[in-house]
Amino acid sequence: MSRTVRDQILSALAGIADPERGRDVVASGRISGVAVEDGVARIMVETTPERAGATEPLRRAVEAAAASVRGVKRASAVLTAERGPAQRRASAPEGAAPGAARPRPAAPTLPGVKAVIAVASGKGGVGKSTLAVNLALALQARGLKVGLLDADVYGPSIPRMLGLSGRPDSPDGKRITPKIGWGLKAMSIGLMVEEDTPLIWRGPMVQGALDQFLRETDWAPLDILVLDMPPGTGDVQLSIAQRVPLAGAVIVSTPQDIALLDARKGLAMFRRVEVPILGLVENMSWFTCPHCGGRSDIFGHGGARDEALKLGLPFLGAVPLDLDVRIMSDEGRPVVAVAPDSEAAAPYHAIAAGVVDSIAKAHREPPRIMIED
Ligand SMILES: Nc1ncnc2c1ncn2[C@@H]1O[C@H](COP(=O)(O)OP(=O)(O)OP(=O)(O)O)[C@@H](O)[C@H]1O
Repeated sequence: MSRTVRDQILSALAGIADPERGRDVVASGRISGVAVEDGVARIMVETTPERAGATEPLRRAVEAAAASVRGVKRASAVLTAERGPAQRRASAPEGAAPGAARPRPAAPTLPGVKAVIAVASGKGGVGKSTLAVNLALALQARGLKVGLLDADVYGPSIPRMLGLSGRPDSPDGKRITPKIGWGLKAMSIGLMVEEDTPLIWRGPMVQGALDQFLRETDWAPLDILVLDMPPGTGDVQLSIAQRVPLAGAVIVSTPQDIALLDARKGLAMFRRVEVPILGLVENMSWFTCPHCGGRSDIFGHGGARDEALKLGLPFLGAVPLDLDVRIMSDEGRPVVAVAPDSEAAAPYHAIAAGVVDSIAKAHREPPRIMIED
């Protein structure tokens, strides 16, 4: 059903002229993505950083045209600036035959960075940043050179979790030297602004900041750059998933049904932009009482494993609710760095091993068939 709505949206957009490119907005390649879910349409409109202001009327026209399509409850169009050739190939080509095989995201285009992976969640507070930090450290413990980019521009928590503060250096005033936290190269909007500065980042501004952090930070050489995504599956997340050269995504959720429901939306989002899902992680899976040693499945342990099985995705592991993990994260002393051989660190090492396997597997397999819902 959504595909029909998507096609109708594309037809409606084909009626909008693109004065700058002299054709309609679809034919001119201006529309780099259309996604419809539960009657909500999200459309990506290509521009350049210099032309963003001038493209605003076109964005509004696209939004209005999409909103007028029957079956669309709400439409939002976002401007996205110039992308690299890998994403250009990976994005949904307008008018492409449904079900046609399309190339998967090509090799990473960040010079000197072998793979960029996203850690994402369908909703906030499920422990995504905690996982991103400890996964990055566990990958590093496997001898890999690892960086961590805090793309959670709304609630950057990586500086606190790695115990970092102060603005990163920029020796030439252009390139940014990442901070080093526990051996990881790290970058976060939280390092660029005071903690009490209200973060009113919207649409293209978020993209601008992230593009800068991604492309103007001296990451190289890295084996893996871990991206801590903003929670949720809205425009910002969709835009990042389309524009960053992702080798794959790890989805984290708690075992609760509602969190899993949100996780499913996360899965759908990455699938839509043809980013391989490296696997699911269940966080806060169970709680072991520090006093009696008794184990409680507070949120109903096992939901993510079942979901992964059902979807044919790798289940990367379960992380228990552990008081030390919380206290150490909040103190800037991540458990995998401070107590790498502890019981609390063990799940992260196992997840890191699974992630490495999944990346290798995802990039060995032939291109997937894009299945649209
Ligand atoms: N396995 C765990 N055991 C105990 N506490 C945890 C665990 N995972 C995360 N936490 C704690 O839960 C809180 C939320 O975690 P975190 O900030 O990583 O979540 P998030 O999904 O990134 O949140 P947000 O969406 O708000 O950025 C933090 O206080 C963190 O220390």
